[in-house]
Amino acid sequence: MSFFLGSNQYGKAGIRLVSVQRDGDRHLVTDFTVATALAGHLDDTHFTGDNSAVLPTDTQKNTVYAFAREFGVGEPEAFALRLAKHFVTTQEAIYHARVNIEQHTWERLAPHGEPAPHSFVRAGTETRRAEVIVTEDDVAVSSGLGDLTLLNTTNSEFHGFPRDKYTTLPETRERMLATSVEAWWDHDSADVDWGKSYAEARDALLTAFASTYSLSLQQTLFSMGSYVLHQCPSVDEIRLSLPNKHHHLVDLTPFGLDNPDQVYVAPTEPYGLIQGTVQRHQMVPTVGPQLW
Ligand SMILES: O=c1[nH]c(=O)c2[nH]c(=O)[nH]c2[nH]1
Repeated sequence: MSFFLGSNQYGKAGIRLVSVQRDGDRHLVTDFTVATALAGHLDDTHFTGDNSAVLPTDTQKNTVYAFAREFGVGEPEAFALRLAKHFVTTQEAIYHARVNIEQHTWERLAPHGEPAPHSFVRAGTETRRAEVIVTEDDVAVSSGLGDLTLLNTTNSEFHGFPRDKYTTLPETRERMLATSVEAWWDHDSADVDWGKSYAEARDALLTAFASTYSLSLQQTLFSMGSYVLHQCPSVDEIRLSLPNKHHHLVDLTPFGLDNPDQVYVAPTEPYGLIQGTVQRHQMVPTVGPQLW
């Protein structure tokens, strides 16, 4: 019996790259977790162990560190583009390179109100993300973020849903709405001011979340995605994954107390998971990272 090799890729994941730009006394920190994944004419290594086309994952990792020194890191999209192009153009067997970067944010400390030249605090769990796919004749760039945790303490309702014999959820005209945003958006060009575009997209997500009077998290999702497309002309499609981080009012009547939307329990599980795509044009095929 013989079997067939399906799609495959290989690379190094979890490449931790911390780069310090020393501008005199004032330092800048860039903190990336990089993953590379190459695909191409790689049948032989799978069938016979002939590694003549297999650029070692160790070399891929070394290239990340060497490029950080030779060219600087800069914006994650630009660094990923440089790496992915390098692998496709220098390795004859490789015709598809994917580089994924997750950026961890360090904020400058400001003791006594004065920005510290070389002291930083890790800014929570939110991360900026970028993924680039380079083939012999195409380039695709996606940007994203994860663990952006948001909360509206009002302006959220949920009612009008179907009820069956298993439904216990009361209709509500007043609830908290909290989520932790994971999003990927695809650009229609690789010639973009990445820092500006990222700041605009993130700001659009925050603005839409804060200013949407929500009748469902689904409605909030569409509003957030639409506002990113409205504000960011280079973005063609955005995919959002929004866990509904429930906040339930605690019943304080056993203690003779009322609870006028003041005291909540916030269970972490189970949680609703609302996911959706917002597109500038219907049915644009996506090549970028998927959330589900
Ligand atoms: O915004 C919501 N969407 C739902 O689909 C849903 N389902 C649920 O139980 N609560 C909520 N809230």
